[in-house]
Amino acid sequence: MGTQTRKPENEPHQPVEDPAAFGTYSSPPCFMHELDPSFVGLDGGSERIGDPPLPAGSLDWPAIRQWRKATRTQLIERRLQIGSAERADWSGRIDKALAEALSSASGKLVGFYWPFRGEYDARTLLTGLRTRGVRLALPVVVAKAQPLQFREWWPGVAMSRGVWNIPIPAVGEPLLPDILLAPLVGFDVSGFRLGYGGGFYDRTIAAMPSKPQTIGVGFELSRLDTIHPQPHDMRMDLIITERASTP
Ligand SMILES: Nc1nc2c(c(=O)[nH]1)N(C=O)[C@@H](CNc1ccc(C(=O)N[C@@H](CCC(=O)O)C(=O)O)cc1)CN2
Ligand SMILES: Nc1ncnc2c1ncn2[C@@H]1O[C@H](COP(=O)(O)OP(=O)(O)OP(=O)(O)O)[C@@H](O)[C@H]1O
Repeated sequence: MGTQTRKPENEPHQPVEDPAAFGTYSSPPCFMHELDPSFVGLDGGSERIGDPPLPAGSLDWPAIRQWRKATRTQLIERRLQIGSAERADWSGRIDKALAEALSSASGKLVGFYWPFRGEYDARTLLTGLRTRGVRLALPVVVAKAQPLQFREWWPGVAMSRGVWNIPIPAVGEPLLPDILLAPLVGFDVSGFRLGYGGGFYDRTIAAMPSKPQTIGVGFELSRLDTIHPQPHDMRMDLIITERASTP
């Protein structure tokens, strides 16, 4: 398939652009405002993510949960350190692979996300696909430990702020996406993903009356040997990174 192989955001951390006006920008937003200054200028370290290692013989859920927490922190830090040139290059490659994956999505509702903490930004690509009849929806956290709801989004729709200050459509009936893009904090070769640990995507997919096509999107630096999958973890149908699209 070509290039395919397979702490809460508080008030001071406002996204740079006016969410309602998205679509009028010619380049992706800068993430510098989200960087903790201590991350800037640190070495790009090539040590393998996945430290601290899971102690052998401690594969019970409490140990795995602790490992996930530490691993998420490392992976998010690493993602925030991506330089702008690399980010642009990698994002372009992901755009291409994602466009291919969505080539038959006309008439479908695609659940995406308003990027934060250095997540891959699918907004430009997806906004462009609207001309081909692709409809878009954004997730809304209605309550902790509950599935996400999705509300339709288009450029100019009235927005408000949800948890972590993430922009959400201000109003809209709950919709069920046919295709669900899930941001990757981490992922493994089997298609399992790590998110922020809220269980929102796992619960959302589990609760949907018919399973959507699930596409995990993110950067290679999020790759792990295994996330130590648990019964509640939902496997992605497809994982897209700048290097690979699996399966
Ligand atoms: N861009 C983007 N939007 C998204 C998500 C995402 O992963 N990326 N989400 C994907 O889910 C939802 C937001 N996820 C959230 C996950 C956790 C918490 C939260 O309050 N976490 C608590 C700790 C929770 C715990 O550990 O029990 C906190 O940070 O204080 C908020 C939102 C919806 N929007
Ligand atoms: N369908 C479900 N029903 C009940 N609890 C669930 C369900 N899915 C996940 N959980 C719980 O939510 C928590 C999610 O932890 P996990 O490490 O899998 O989060 P995550 O995959 O990083 O989060 P997210 O799905 O938001 O990206 C776990 O405690 C898990 O037991």
